[in-house]
Amino acid sequence: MAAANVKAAPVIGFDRVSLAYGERTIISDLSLDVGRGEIVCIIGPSGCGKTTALRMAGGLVRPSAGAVRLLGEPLTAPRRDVAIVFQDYGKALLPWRTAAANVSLALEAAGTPRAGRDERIRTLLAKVGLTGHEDKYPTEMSGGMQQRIQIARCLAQDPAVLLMDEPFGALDAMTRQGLQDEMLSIVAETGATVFFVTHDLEEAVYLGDRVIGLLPNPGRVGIDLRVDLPRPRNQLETREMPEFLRLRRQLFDFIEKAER
Ligand SMILES: Nc1ncnc2c1ncn2[C@@H]1O[C@H](COP(=O)(O)OP(=O)(O)OP(=O)(O)O)[C@@H](O)[C@H]1O
Repeated sequence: MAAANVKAAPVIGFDRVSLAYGERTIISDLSLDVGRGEIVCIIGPSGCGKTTALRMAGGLVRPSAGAVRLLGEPLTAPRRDVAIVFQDYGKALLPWRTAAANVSLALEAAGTPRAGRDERIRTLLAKVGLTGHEDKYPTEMSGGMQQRIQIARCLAQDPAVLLMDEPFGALDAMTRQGLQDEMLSIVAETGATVFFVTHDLEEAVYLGDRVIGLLPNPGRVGIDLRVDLPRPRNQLETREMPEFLRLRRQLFDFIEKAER
């Protein structure tokens, strides 16, 4: 189904994209399409350009050559229907604002009338499992809870696209798995298209409809794997499936060669 969607309407399209900083080419001739509702995970060795590609999909960095398109239109600046979740939730949240007030930021920016905000904030915080924590400050909450606030704030934008840059990288294994599952159920509910950068190859297979591996110097597509694992996924059962193990092995082999 995902492959058919890609042909019908790419939500994110990289068309022969290159990016240079000064003399140095960071990304070269990168072409890839992400279809509506797809979860595409991006892996690759450190410095291969994963975050740069994500920033280009967010309209934060312009390519030196080629085009990045969103729903067919060239991306020239950040858009409200594209939300970015960063790894560093500590920096992303305002410490002097409560959880509710941090989520409110996105509603204020969108011009949501004050009257409807409280109800909407409550709904968004409930969606990420933070009911009862509305009035807490980020420093009073665990890393996992702070990351949930950031996700709720992104959802307040009603994004068609979620760009996630190692969002669970700083969390412990149990918290990470919990948030992976919450993210999957939110995405299933909203139908958002997801571009997810991670270092964790198992996370990529667990979450993705596709996993794209970038090669370094300069960054370009080295592998594009379809993940045909049933949904909803399950932390124990999915990770024990022969297909999961086969894909994981293929990605480990890819990274080993890419790093040589
Ligand atoms: N603003 C910039 N100016 C110059 N070089 C940059 C800039 N941003 C990124 N780079 C370089 O581009 C390359 C790709 O960086 P990027 O952060 O996209 O890689 P990455 O694959 O996300 O790395 P990691 O896995 O370590 O997070 C790196 O060599 C980085 O030093």
